[in-house]
Amino acid sequence: MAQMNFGGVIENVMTREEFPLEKAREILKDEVIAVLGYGVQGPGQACNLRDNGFNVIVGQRQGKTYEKAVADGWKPGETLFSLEEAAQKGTIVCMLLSDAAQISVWPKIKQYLTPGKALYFSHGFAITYKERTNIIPPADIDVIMVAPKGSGTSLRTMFLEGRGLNSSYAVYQDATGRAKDRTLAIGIGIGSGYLFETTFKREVYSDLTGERGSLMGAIQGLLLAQYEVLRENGHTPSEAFNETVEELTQSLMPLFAKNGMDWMYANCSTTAQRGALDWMGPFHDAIKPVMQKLYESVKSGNEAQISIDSNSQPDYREKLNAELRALRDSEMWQTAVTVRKLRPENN
Ligand SMILES: NC(=O)C1=CN([C@@H]2O[C@H](COP(=O)(O)OP(=O)(O)OC[C@H]3O[C@@H](n4cnc5c(N)ncnc54)[C@H](O)[C@@H]3O)[C@@H](O)[C@H]2O)C=CC1
Ligand SMILES: CC(=O)[C@](C)(O)C(=O)O
Ligand SMILES: [Mg+2]
Ligand SMILES: [Mg+2]
Repeated sequence: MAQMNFGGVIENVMTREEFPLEKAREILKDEVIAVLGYGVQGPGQACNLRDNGFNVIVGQRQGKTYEKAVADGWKPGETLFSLEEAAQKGTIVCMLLSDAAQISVWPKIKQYLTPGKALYFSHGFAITYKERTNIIPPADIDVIMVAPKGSGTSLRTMFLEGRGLNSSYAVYQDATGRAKDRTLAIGIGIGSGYLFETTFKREVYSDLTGERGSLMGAIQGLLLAQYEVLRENGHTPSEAFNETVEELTQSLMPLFAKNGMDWMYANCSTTAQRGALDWMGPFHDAIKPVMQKLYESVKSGNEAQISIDSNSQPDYREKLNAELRALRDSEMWQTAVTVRKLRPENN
């Protein structure tokens, strides 16, 4: 385990150099990894594991995603089964169903979690909020987690590009004495670039905060607020969009992804630097109370309960899709369609 200095704080990190794929294969050579669910994380993790030479099977209910699994080369009766059959065959059972679906299938799945098996999650949700999910694993199995820090879609595309998305990992219950080895081996197997240590609770608190905050919720709120102010002051959609979103994603975000915020600033005009350094404080101060409120809502279990209640409805997918459609149909994101067409690389 490498000790790495993150801005002055020392943390444990497992890298591919320290934990090569061959070691992961050796540790899991007698295991059958059963990936339950073939939504977003399911395909990414299952296909990466298969390409990396592990014994993987998929469990998926009938329907559109089952057909997707078939199209990806999973063979019914050989490597593709019902959820129950896969849970029975697997020695490492991966809960890659939506967090709400995990609750509904748990009563059918838990009987297959016989002594010595491992129950694997990619989110701390089910265990941390166990009073709400009723997912209480038996004491004689390992309960482990590897949580890729990004979409399952990126996990797969970055793997195919020879890169690796980073993941966090945790052991909640070690019944076999092998839990940590199993965790790290599967973490390397799914194509993690490196693995950093966490707990189930810290993972879910940070994950729910991140996706509601800067990664997804706050970013749309921030961008829309600026777009609206520009539009209300007579700027055209193309100008408002370019100055709010396009320049950010195409020019400036890659710069601070590569070398940090100061380097992005340093590559902008001194006029921009002066203004950004003056305005970052007021934005921070305006947003911080909202972030604090969000974290409290995560910590209290309120965010988990909202997600459980809404995503357990039979028509949850249609309802989510309707809200996504409204976002897509908004002026800002319709402007984006035209702007994307105009990118020379798209012509
Ligand atoms: N989407 C992502 O990229 C990420 C997801 N995660 C975590 O990974 C896990 C899986 O998430 P996603 O891939 O987003 O899940 P998802 O929402 O794409 O659903 C996965 C599968 O659940 C099945 N499913 C839904 N309701 C069901 C039901 N009632 N009975 C049986 N099957 C049902 C669907 O057929 C689908 O194949 C979750 O714990 C999530 O928090 C972690 C990191 C990123
Ligand atoms: C992609 C990811 O890690 C998220 C945003 O937390 C999620 O999809 O739940
Ligand atoms: Mg996440
Ligand atoms: Mg998440």
